[in-house]
Amino acid sequence: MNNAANALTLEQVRIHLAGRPLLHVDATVAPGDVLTVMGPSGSGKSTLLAFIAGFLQSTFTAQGQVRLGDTDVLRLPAEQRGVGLLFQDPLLFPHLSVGGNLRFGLPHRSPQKSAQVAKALDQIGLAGFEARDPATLSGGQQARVALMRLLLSQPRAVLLDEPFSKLDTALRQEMRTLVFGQLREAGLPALLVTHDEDDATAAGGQIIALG
Ligand SMILES: Nc1ncnc2c1ncn2[C@@H]1O[C@H](COP(=O)(O)OP(=O)(O)OP(=O)(O)O)[C@@H](O)[C@H]1O
Repeated sequence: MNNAANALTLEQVRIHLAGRPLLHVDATVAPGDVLTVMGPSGSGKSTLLAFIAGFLQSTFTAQGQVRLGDTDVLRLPAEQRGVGLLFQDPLLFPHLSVGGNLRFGLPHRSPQKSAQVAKALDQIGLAGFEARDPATLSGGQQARVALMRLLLSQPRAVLLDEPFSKLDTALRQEMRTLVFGQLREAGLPALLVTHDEDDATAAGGQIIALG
């Protein structure tokens, strides 16, 4: 586990939509653990992630605390929160190569970018893919590049919004193992939004239900 690892704490988080209560969450996610958030469509799962990451729309009002270790996350602008996001679409930049997408994740001053990119590609079984156009990769390969781009950006916590829902069954199992293994290894606390109970089982952590 990485020494800088910290727990993610959601303390009495309450979100209202147009004056009506939408959700209430009180939970702590230890470094390397995944908290799975389930619940019917419209119960506020994506809204909770938006609140933590810093892009909640003004139609919502929120109360409560979000902390990463001792840091009060809500006081920080979104770009300083150190919260990484992974969605069901890989959202790779189409104008950049695979290597360019991975370099985008690296902090500006990071030394030996090429070596880090090569190592990251090797870790996801895509050694030699650096110059490839992301559009020529399969869905599963793109998902792996998106994961590594996220991890190279050295987030302090990770939010996953149905990250496996577009993958077929075999690939889904492979990605679960890769994603949860990498998060555990990096000692990052994570929230996983999913409708799939097998995702929750593979995540292996606490489960909360909204709605
Ligand atoms: N920008 C917005 N303005 C007003 N209402 C919104 C906005 N975005 C979402 N909502 C509403 O907020 C509620 C929560 O939406 P949210 O997307 O968080 O649910 P969800 O649990 O993630 O749903 P799903 O499983 O379908 O993705 C819903 O009633 C939705 O219609």
